[in-house]
Order: sequence, then structure tokens, then C-alpha cells
Amino acid sequence: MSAILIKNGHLVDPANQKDEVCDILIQDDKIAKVAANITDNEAQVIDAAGKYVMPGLIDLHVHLREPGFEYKETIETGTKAAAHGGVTSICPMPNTKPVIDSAERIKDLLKRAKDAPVHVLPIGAVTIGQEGKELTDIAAMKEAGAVALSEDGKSVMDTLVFRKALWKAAECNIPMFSHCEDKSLVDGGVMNAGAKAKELGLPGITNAVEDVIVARDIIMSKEAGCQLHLCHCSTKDSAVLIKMAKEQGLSVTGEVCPHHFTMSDDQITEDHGRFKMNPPLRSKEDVEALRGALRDGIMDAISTDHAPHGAKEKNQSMKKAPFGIVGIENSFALGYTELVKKGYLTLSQLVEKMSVNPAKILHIDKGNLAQGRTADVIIADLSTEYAIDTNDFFSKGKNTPFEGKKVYGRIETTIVDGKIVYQFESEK
Ligand SMILES: NC(=O)N[C@@H](CC(=O)O)C(=O)O
Ligand SMILES: [Zn+2]
Ligand SMILES: [Zn+2]
Repeated sequence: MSAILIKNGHLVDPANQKDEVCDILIQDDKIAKVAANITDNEAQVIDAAGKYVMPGLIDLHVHLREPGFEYKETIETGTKAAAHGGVTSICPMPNTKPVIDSAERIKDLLKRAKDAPVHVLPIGAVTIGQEGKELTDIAAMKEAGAVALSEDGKSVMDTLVFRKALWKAAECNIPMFSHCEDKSLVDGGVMNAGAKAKELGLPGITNAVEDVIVARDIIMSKEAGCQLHLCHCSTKDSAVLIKMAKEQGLSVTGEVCPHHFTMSDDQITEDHGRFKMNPPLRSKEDVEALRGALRDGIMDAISTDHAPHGAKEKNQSMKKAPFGIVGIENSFALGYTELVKKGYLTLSQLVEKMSVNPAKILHIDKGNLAQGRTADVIIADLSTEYAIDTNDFFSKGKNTPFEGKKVYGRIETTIVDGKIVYQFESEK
């Protein structure tokens, strides 16, 4: 039997209303005991005095790029990046080549991820090849291990096709993760429509591009009685619409990505691909509304939409670069620095958004450090400031607008199934 004893850390485990200094004993892959002054002569001891101990993070929205785009990321580099960021479970999106659109492809992905350091919980496509026409075999994908459905990268624009998918998803009891973007309204836009886009002479993406589909998808999921999760919400009206859905008692949840609550479009300093992602960095009012929506429980989860791309393709004008930035290695630090230190969330609420609620959305038994639960645990140093440095990234993608940003909330240790899969060393 292998055992780890975490001594004197400050445990933040909202699922069990714990927010106190105590010890945690891990035996094999389970939490064996949570109490003060545990002793165990066999266990490897980790001194966590002055540090914070939390359930491992669950990222509902990640792009691993394998198969098909291994120059951007592989399952190996993406899952190591996750471990570095304290993320112990990830949901990869199906927009690979080929698209993950059948039970066979789900099984193949799980086989490829067999030795990954973190749990990989795949998401299956809604339509074959993400072409928006023919439905995938949703029941078979679920049976093979898919935890959700998504057409991420785009919306299923044909509402009748989407309705049929929602019916089937409701029948199979699998959540629909919606990327909300009205394709025809994008009209060549590459960044948020506003003063900055005008200044840079770039075509804009209006808030309506997102809001129209958020409204449609809420209405359609209501009709179908299907669980709906709205990906990468970026506008103030997404929050208004989700609030309305919640008031009606609908099974609708929303996620916000760290870049959307950290940075507004006026902070874009030049026309460069590192500032380009979908949906785009929005106005100050949108950023403030998203922070408020996280605080008020309207937005349920923080996911990264970790979207690695090659340096060459990103180091060009927003007109040419692909959409997407990396994020899984600094999501906790941005959440802690921008939301907890600035008073929008308590640390316990941040853990809810990054672990407890994602587990609820997926209906999985995680995000909880009670005795007998899976030992997916992280330890963080919240008092040392550091700068985000892409040289430290395990991801192949270095495409981030946050290079050099000073943050707090460094992940020091990541434990998955009772094994240490990442340990911070000052000299890597
Ligand atoms: N978010 C992005 O800008 N890009 C994502 C696709 C997506 O999440 O819609 C990608 O796959 O690169
Ligand atoms: Zn998307
Ligand atoms: Zn995405």
C-alpha cells in the first residue's frame, strides 16, 4: 500500500464545508482520513504548513489536438500541462482530425490517454464530422465513455438538427455543451466590435453573435428537457439570459474562461494573434458583468478553453491567426488573483467554480475530499507572487496574452488517484 500524509495544510473543501488547518492521509488512490494530528510511520509526508490543500480542479473545456494536430498539442503534453495547473480531470473537445464523433473514436481517445497523468473525460461531437447535418450515435458514445456532447468550435446552426440532438441527449441523460456563435452574424469579425477594433482597423464581432445562440439554446433545451451547459460565456447578456433560465428552474449552467474575467478589449496593445480567441475579449462592462455573475452564482464554472496553436500561425495579424489561447497552466492563479484577491469570490467559492460545480455538471463523484473519496488533491502557495512564464509551460502552445503577468496562486503539488503527478521545484 502506498500512503501520503499531507501535514498542517489549510484545507478548503467546500463539498464538506471544510475551511481549516488539518492533516489528510491518502492511502492508495483514496482519502483515508481527514483530521488534526494524524500520524503514520509508513506514509510519505508532505509538509503543507502555510499552504492550501484543495480538491483537484476539473476543467470542462480543453483542446488536446490529438489526433490530427499534434504540432499544436498532444495528449501527453496537454495532460502534463493540466497537472502543472492543478487540473486533475479534463474534458477534451472533439474538434480534432478526425473529429471524435463515434464510440470507436471515444474508445481510441481513452486508449491513447490510458497512461496520462490526469483523468481524461472525453466529449463527443453532436454531428458526424461536425458538419452540422447528421447526428452522431449519442447513446453509443455515452456507453463508450463520453461525458458530454459538444460541437465546440461552432454552433449546430440548423435548429432542427440541434433539436433532434437535444431530444436524444435528454433521453440518454448526457449534457449538451454549447459553443454559442451565430455563424452568419460573425461576418468576418476577428475581435470584439468596439473602439479598439476601429482603432486597429479590424472587423468586429458583436455581442449579439453570442447572445442570439445563448437564447436559442436555452429555449431549445427547455423544449427538449435537456441539460444545457453554455461554454465560454463572454457577454453581459449571456449572464442575463442564464439568470432568467435559472429563475425558471431550467437545467442550465454557464462557464467563464479566465481571460474573459481578466482582460477587456481596451487592453489589447497591438494587432497580434495572441489576443485572438473565440469568443473575443469583450468590453470592460462585459468583464465586470461576468465577475458579478460568478459572484452571484449565475455563472457556475470556470473552465479554460485551453486552445494551443503553433507559434508561427499565432505570430501574425488577428486577420490571419487562428482563434484560441492556452490557459490550463495558469487558470487557478488567474482565478485567485483576479477574483479572490479582488473580493468577488472567497477561496472556497473559487474551488466550487473550478472543482465542485464541474463535477456536478458532469455527474461524477469528484471535487470532494471526504474520507473514502478519490484522492485527487492539489496544494497551492497563495502568498508568493510570481510572473507567468511560458518557458515553464508543459503545453506545446505558448499562445497567451498573459506572458509576464504577475499573479498569486502557484500550484505546488498535484496528486491524481493518490499519486504525485506534478511537484513544483524552483529550478525546473
Ligand atoms: N476558443 C477558440 O478560440 N478556439 C477553439 C475553438 C472553440 O473553443 O470554439 C479552438 O479549437 O482553437
Ligand atoms: Zn468554442
Ligand atoms: Zn473550445
